[in-house]
Amino acid sequence: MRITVVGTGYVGLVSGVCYAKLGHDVMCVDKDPGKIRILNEGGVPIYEPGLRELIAEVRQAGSLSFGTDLPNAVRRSELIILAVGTPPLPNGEANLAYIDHAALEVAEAMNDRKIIAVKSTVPVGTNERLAGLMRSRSAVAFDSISLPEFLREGSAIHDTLHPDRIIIGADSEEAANKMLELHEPLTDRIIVTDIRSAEMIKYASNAFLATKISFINEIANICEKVGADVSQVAEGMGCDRRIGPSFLQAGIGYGGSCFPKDTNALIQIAGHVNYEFKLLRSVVEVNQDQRFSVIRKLNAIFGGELEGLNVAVWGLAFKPNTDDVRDTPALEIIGRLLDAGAKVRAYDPVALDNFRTLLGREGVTWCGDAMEAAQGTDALCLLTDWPEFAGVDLSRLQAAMARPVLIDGRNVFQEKELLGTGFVYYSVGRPSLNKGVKQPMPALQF
Ligand SMILES: NC(=O)c1ccc[n+]([C@@H]2O[C@H](COP(=O)([O-])OP(=O)(O)OC[C@H]3O[C@@H](n4cnc5c(N)ncnc54)[C@H](O)[C@@H]3O)[C@@H](O)[C@H]2O)c1
Ligand SMILES: O=c1ccn([C@@H]2O[C@H](COP(=O)(O)OP(=O)(O)O[C@H]3O[C@H](CO)[C@@H](O)[C@H](O)[C@H]3O)[C@@H](O)[C@H]2O)c(=O)[nH]1
Repeated sequence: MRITVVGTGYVGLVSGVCYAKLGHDVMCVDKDPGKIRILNEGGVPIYEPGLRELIAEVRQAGSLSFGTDLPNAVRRSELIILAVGTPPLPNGEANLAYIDHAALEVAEAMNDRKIIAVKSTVPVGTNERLAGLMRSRSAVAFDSISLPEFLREGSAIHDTLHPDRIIIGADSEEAANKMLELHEPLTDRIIVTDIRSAEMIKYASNAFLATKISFINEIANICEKVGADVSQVAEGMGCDRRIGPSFLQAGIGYGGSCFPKDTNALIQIAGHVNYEFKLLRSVVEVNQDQRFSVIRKLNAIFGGELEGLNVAVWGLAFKPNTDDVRDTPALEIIGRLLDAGAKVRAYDPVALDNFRTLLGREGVTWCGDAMEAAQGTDALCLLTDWPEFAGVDLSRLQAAMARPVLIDGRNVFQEKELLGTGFVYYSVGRPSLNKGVKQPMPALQF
């Protein structure tokens, strides 16, 4: 099939490359010439494990190209996939300006019947509205498909080539059948729905996963007070097949380009039909508060006085295996530390440059490795569960720090590793591991 993918962000790039891998003739277009130049020079504008190699492999076969010429790409394709961003507006609603613009550009370029599939996450009713918009610009017939995307950053290729399910929202049987044929090599779990239900499946899935995370984080907070261990609780809960083990990892809450934006957008979608989504509002509120559990623990240890404290931060990306820093908890946590007068030494294996640009303020020493960041610090906050942190030599770390205070925001370390060390160690929802000071540490001398 000849396919054009509009937008070369995570979704557009990964899905375009994967369709090419399946033997289709794919053109990925982006309005950003800088991204296209990087791709045409053999680079990749995002960090995603395995993506560079897969692009090189499918480009050798000649079935994948990159460009900025959207009209030409549209004219040669039977299927146009819209995968542009739908970032949040200040009020939490999805900003649909990019997808509206892209749809109009596609409409103006259409020369014969096309299938227009929307992979971007869009509020219920958007596909219908876009179709109306396109019809106002073009007399050429087309079929609308809602094709929500469920890949996760960091495992995007695996998720795309081995999806749990494919959802096809369609109002034309012929177009639905073509989409079924396209995705059959990937899975036999393909569900065809009406367009509005497909749009809702995407938001409901993300909102439910976010709910699981906020739920386990609240359980963790209670565990800290009643002396239970949230890791054991999550394991015990997860064995029940009705609950399932995934997304029960307590920590400093969810971040990223999807959960924060999509939970807020769904609250707005509900609000527009006079429905107050109380549960989801609480999920968002719990998540916001959970980020600051790190600061609360530092305050408890240092008697509420963070001014002048040297704090190491390990991990800036919102999750491991990505350089994406959109809505990463590290942003607000480091912001709070700087506001309180602390000095920060930060390290992340791949997200450091993106984070430095995002933060845009002074007061942080950017470090080239984890031990360099820890050097001479009074406390270390682990914010992203990169695998390299779990393998660190704890005695070397203790020797590098001025005071061995470790706040493990992702429960990376195990009890047995900490036993017998001098660390004051606080994790999330595991009070038996929160050993060390009962009283605040003595005030710092400068
Ligand atoms: N990032 C994820 O993990 C993920 C997963 C599932 C779904 N989604 C959804 O998919 C959509 C895309 O997300 P993303 O993270 O890939 O986006 P992104 O912001 O990383 O990339 C979007 C790209 O679209 C390009 N673009 C915008 N308007 C264009 C136009 N008119 N013509 C050509 N290119 C244009 C931009 O230049 C940019 O490169 C969003 O709706 C998001 O919610 C994202
Ligand atoms: O048990 C868990 C699982 C995740 N997280 C956090 O949740 C956030 C999101 O993680 P994850 O879902 O793995 O990453 P994303 O790439 O944001 O993927 C989500 O968002 C995408 C965009 O909509 C969807 O396509 C995916 O299905 C959905 O998992 C991260 O900050 C994680 O640290 C936890 O705190 N505890």
